[in-house]
Amino acid sequence: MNPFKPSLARFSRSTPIASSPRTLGVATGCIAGIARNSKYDGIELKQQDPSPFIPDDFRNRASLSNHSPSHRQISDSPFTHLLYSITRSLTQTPTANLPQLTSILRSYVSNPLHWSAYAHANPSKQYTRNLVLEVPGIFNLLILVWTPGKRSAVHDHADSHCLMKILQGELVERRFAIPKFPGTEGKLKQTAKAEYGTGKVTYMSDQLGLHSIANPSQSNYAVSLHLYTPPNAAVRGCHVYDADNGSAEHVMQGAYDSVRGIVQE
Ligand SMILES: N[C@@H](CS(=O)O)C(=O)O
Ligand SMILES: [Fe+2]
Repeated sequence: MNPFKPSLARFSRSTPIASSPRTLGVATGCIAGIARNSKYDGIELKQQDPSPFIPDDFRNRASLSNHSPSHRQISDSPFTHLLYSITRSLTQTPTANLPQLTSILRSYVSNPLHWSAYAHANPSKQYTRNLVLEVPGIFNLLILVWTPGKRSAVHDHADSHCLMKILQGELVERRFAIPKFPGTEGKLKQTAKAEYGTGKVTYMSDQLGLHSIANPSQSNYAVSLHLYTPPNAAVRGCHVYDADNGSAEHVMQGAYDSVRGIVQE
């Protein structure tokens, strides 16, 4: 039902362990273990080299491209360039440059051929959370695949910036005010409702309240790209709210459904 798990549940940033029967193609890279010492949203980070954040396997895949059209398609795709641009932007400035990130996300023209390797669907879930790329302490980038007619629980974003781009289909966002005293003020107060079509880039943070995202289609999956910076919720969880009585519960996010295109068992 809900991809967020109660906080007592084991939190797993799982490593790839299984083959991927339901995702197609080859995933591009992940970045791990990066250290910097500049200040980033309150986190001490080690000094950065302008370019160490491009994962080796991007380069390796580029070298494989002479031999495999599918590898070439992935390593040269505009989606890979998008990953580079996001990584550069977020690792070369001490705080997130939101206008630049918005513009980077806007300029990518979605094509399922670029990202279907990450878009693992699971009709028994409301939506799946598929890790595309992460730089620990800096950001994580996820592809979410929304089951027809399903939605996320109302939640906060653990004091992170969240940028979302619709890659396929449509999504509806409902925003709510954060209750001062959760559970004592009755129903959550809805503050906004918006529909987003393919290509739309939106921004969310705790300053703007809570939200829930829904796939309004009864027949088609929707797919969205989510950039979280810093990746606080992955580390310390977030809060989900009961829309009817306004109560809040701290939850840890469950394991990713896939990591770099590899389905997690
Ligand atoms: N922030 C949610 C998805 S959404 O409803 O914005 C998550 O990461 O699961
Ligand atoms: Fe969200």
